[in-house]
Amino acid sequence: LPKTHGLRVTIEKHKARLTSELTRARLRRKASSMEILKEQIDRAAAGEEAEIPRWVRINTIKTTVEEQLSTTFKGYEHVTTVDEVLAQPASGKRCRILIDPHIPNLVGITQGIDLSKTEAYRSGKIIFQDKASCFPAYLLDPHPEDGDVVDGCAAPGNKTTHLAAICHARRPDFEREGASQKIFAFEMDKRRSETLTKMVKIAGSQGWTRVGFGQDFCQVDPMGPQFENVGSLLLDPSCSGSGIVGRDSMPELHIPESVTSSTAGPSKKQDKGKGKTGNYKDEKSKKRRLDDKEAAQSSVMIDDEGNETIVNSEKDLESRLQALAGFQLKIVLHALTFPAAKKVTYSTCSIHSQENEHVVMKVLSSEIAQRRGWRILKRSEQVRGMREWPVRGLLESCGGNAEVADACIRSYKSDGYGVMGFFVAGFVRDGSKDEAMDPDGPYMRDDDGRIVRDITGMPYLKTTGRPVELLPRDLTDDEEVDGDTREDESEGGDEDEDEEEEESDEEEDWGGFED
Ligand SMILES: C[S@@+](CC[C@H](N)C(=O)[O-])C[C@H]1O[C@@H](n2cnc3c(N)ncnc32)[C@H](O)[C@@H]1O
Repeated sequence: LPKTHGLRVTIEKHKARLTSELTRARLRRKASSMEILKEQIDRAAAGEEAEIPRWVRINTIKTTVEEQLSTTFKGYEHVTTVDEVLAQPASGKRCRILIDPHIPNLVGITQGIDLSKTEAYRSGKIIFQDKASCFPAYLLDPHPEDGDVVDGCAAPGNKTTHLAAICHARRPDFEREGASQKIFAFEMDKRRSETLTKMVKIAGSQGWTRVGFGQDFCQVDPMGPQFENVGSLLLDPSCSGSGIVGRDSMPELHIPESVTSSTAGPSKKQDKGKGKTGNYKDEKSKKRRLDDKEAAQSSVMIDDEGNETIVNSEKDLESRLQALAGFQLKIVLHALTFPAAKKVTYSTCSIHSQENEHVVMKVLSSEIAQRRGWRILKRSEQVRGMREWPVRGLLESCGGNAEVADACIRSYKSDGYGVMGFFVAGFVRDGSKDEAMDPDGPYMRDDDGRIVRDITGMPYLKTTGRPVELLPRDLTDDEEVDGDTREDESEGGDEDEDEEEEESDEEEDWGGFED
């Protein structure tokens, strides 16, 4: 600030007082130096985020762990525990990196390092994704022989691109023309579909990912010929977002109490007789308690998409959770109807049983699960990293069923494992019950056995109670899917050249997406 600036003049005027207050604050907090005081304040301001490393998934479509360790993370100190990553490196010390023991191709690094300007991030070689958010694709574990994969609720695309990387790593050396494994990624919201499309492209997986742009997964006809090979589905529907880190962390502000206010006090109650200096504090803490109570009674619930809902009471919260659970159940049940499906994962970033174990129990007891032989993917059958993950489902919330509770995978923001609050469970079936499938087929029929149709002739699906929707062109015509993006790129010139140009523009513009 220039010397004559009002703020500077005022600060200079009170410099001695401010300096002595700062020293007192440091001593009160038992910080032996200014450096340590600063660290304490930064940590408190970071809130629960300080308990979580910066998780980075290495996108093996474009790079390898080895390449990233010798470039982007060159010189980082290798550690083996989350606590070691979280410990603040003393000034001048190196940043730390942990190669995750559960999820392949995932690393955790010291918080506060800005990787968003690195070439690796801008070109999609590394993707910021919380460790827990990597559980579903890893648990689904799609192999080429499992057929095509569906991501029913895909934007912004962290799990879609993770699935794409797993499929890419496992693709056979010699593939029959047109027989390669595809990923169908549906996203109902058009704006978020744009983000998804961009992320698929930057991750380099557009060749085998079809984006169902703006498309409601529940309206997709599982009997459609393009889905006959869909063997596994990942469902990560909208949820309360109660496990998201940083949702309720608010930096604490300490405003020094002024001497005059604490002696005179603005409280009318004080004037009415109590009069002692200490009472203002009492009043303040009473008021704070009341404010807290009111805040608890009327809080804003921000879901995983950032939508706000006012929750005035426990009853409000319960009805909101029940509404979400109803929609989540519908999405999973729809996935179970895909004719060739053998594996499904269901996940939320919520910590509420209503959206988690309760949904799992309802899925297991549903008519479709019973009829088609769907069951829980037991812990002993899970991929190693998920089998070994120590935090499991709640027994009580699974009605005392220990096998299901142990099969469910959970995490909590403050459980010491350095991840967000999350839930995932898997469902599998062996297919032997397929013959017992509904002999009347998937469409609703009237009393005379005729298929019920809308005025355009589209049959009503039993699973959704609504007519089948026509698929947008990008899902019905392979050429068109790629064509959609290429069309823009090839406008007015040499296609290849333009494509390359567009690609690099895209990389430059890439701001990236966080989980
Ligand atoms: C939790 S987010 C998904 C996050 C995503 N799996 C990822 O890892 O990046 C849920 C998404 O599902 C979308 N969605 C909700 N209901 C849907 C439906 N019936 N069909 C398709 N998308 C849906 C929402 O718009 C939202 O973008």
